[in-house]
Amino acid sequence: MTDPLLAVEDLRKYYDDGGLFGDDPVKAVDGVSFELSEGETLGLVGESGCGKTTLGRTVVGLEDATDGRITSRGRDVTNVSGAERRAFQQNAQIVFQDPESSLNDRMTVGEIVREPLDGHGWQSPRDREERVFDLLSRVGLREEHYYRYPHQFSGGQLQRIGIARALALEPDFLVLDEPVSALDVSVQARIINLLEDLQEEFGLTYLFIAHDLSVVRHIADRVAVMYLGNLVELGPTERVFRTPHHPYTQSLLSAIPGSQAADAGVTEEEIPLRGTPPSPRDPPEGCAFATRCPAKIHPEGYDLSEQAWAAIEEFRTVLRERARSERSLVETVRRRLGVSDAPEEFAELQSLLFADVTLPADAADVVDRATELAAEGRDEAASAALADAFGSVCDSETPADYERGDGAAHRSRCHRHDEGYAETAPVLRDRAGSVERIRDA
Ligand SMILES: Nc1ncnc2c1ncn2[C@@H]1O[C@H](COP(=O)(O)OP(=O)(O)OP(=O)(O)O)[C@@H](O)[C@H]1O
Repeated sequence: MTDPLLAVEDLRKYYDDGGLFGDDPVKAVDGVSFELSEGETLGLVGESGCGKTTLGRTVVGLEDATDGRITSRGRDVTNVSGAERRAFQQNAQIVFQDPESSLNDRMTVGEIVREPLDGHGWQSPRDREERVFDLLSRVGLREEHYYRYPHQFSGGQLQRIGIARALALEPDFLVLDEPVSALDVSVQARIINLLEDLQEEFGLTYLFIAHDLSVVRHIADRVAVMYLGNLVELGPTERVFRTPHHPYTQSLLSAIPGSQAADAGVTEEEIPLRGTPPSPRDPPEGCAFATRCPAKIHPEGYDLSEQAWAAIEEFRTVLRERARSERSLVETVRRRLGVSDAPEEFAELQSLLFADVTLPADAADVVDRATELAAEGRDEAASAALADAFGSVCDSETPADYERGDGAAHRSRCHRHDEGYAETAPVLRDRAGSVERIRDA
């Protein structure tokens, strides 16, 4: 078997900016592995801030990796320098989301596209000029555009210029970082078609970053779903869209009207996620998705209703977020639950969350104790009491990468894929509605 065009193993990129909040680095990419075969398109999706851009920049060598390995056709290109770096960067280029700000407005279009050729001393000046004319025509621009300035172009044309520039040095691999998100919908389709034509013509390999799932479904052969610096699911595009396995993917897809994921028996209702992602400076221990997971595994030993579990999880998250952000209780609850009349005391929060919930005595004792501790300002002790009683494998262990379906092509990182637990889809169906009930409380 030939070596893949790109192989990424347990890649990490931490930003250590000696931040205001102590010494914890921002774990923008936190242990990502995947391979890219020649000529394929891998779509990369996930919420804003989950690390997509950082991953893209790191795999083309614009950022140094903190840990892990990147190989290109079997050659180690992690953090290389000098001639090796130049050779790799020539081969791996990036197209940015916002062509308006990524292109230098003081240079003519010809100069912009020629710049990488000049920088690499590509052939003779005359050859470079010819190459630029050729590139402009390949991306659907005309010769006279060579002498114009970026401000004279529309967004779609600017993106064509960005693509021409990225192709100048005849790379094999392009990271396309939300290349159409800043464009009008009508223009998006034309740029996507252009990218597909260029891929076919030059045998290019793409890492296509997008938050628009329908664009990814159209263009990608495989799709990787990213959450808080991790790839939680990766597989052939249609398989992931039709039979998503990870609860995060299931939730993302459930938000698309008419999504076919419902055909796979996931659920027809939208699966809402609680709150916002945790800070990448302080990701949860165990599974990165645990604090928002609608399919989180409950520990054994308590027989509680789904509504009770949802209330307990919400209580834990409020405590955790308040302790870490140093926000007031009122503000934390307001942000999470969107209630205008947020409680000022933990006892009130407890009443709000557990209003319609009956807890058995042993569970109620733990919740009461945690409320008392929190009221005394002992948030960590309160969190620990709740974790001791109600924590599960999701809070304490990082899930393995499980193969799904036939062969290794589709994988997902969730403890529920372990034989001992119920799979995600039926659990999500059973729990549908329990998050909303808390919000409406
Ligand atoms: N140079 C930097 N220094 C410190 N933190 C950074 C830096 N660049 C990115 N980050 C942080 O790393 C995390 C991941 O950011 P990144 O831009 O990679 O996410 P993203 O998924 O591409 O988001 P978006 O869709 O909004 O572009 C964020 O918390 C971001 O604030």
